[in-house]
Amino acid sequence: MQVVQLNNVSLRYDSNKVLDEISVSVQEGEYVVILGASGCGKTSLLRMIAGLISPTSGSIFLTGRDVTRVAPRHRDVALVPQQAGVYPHWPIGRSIGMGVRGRLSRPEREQRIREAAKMVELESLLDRLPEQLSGGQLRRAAVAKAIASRASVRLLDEPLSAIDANLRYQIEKDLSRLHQQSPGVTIHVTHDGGEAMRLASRVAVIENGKIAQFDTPDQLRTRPATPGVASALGRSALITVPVTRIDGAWASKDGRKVAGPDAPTGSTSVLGYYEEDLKPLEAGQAPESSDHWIDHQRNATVNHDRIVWFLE
Ligand SMILES: Nc1ncnc2c1ncn2[C@@H]1O[C@H](COP(=O)(O)OP(=O)(O)OP(=O)(O)O)[C@@H](O)[C@H]1O
Repeated sequence: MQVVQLNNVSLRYDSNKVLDEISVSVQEGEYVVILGASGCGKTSLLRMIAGLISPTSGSIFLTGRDVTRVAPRHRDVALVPQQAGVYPHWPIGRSIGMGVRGRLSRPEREQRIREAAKMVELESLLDRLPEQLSGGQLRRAAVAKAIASRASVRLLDEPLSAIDANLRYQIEKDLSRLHQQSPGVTIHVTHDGGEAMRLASRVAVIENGKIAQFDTPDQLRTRPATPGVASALGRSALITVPVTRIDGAWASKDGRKVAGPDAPTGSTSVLGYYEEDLKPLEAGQAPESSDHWIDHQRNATVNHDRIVWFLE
């Protein structure tokens, strides 16, 4: 079942076009990560799904219902915002309770809060004020609020930023587990490629206002659609070389030839490789070879099987 569907959604802030005709469909059970550089429109996309802002054009469907003009409280969504997500002057148990929807008796409501808090291991801290919690615990409380809502669309805006590495891995595991235990979908925004690849069933990479690729982590790793996608995955720096197809090989501007995928003569393409795959050029090593490409600028070589081809 399609839980979230965006049809040709565009967003402008005055004359600034941030998102351009985005179409995405998220199926029941999927953990989708939206990956992109700072300022590319990730938060705006989540806020449109939550109903906090309206698209300039296009439509949004949640579980088959057109909600483009429906108020946030009438959508089956829970948003964990980038900042806070809990109220500064309330014990966190009360904030988590604000996520609970529907008419429940007081004991039922408290039970829902306790269950959500237990899932993120905050059960014993429900009476504490936010200022009495660590950054990681605060994030967990905000996630508990989304869990307590039982919304079928959970929207997490950079839930792991500003958390130290050890705790990040722990919370990543928690997020995966919580997702598996809850029906619906999770949509998680980040600019950290590693985080995206570890958590997602599919990753949507935003580039220049469009979805450059929406694919499984495995497909992204082995067949990134553009150099921008390959860079966003966050391995070491991606080095690119424009090439043209001539006489059954690819030639760089300085006339060096390299074997690669077949294409008609005259086609242009880009080959790319990660800095981490470079090996120092050894003295006396053959200048050109069918199994490696030489990067003269860096005095290093890269094996052909490490080269990623971006065919146009
Ligand atoms: N209310 C607003 N009015 C005008 N411009 C805005 C508004 N909100 C966001 N923008 C602009 O829209 C663009 C996208 O912002 P958004 O917060 O969606 O990006 P992001 O990908 O989530 O960024 P980050 O990773 O830095 O949080 C940015 O250029 C931002 O400056």
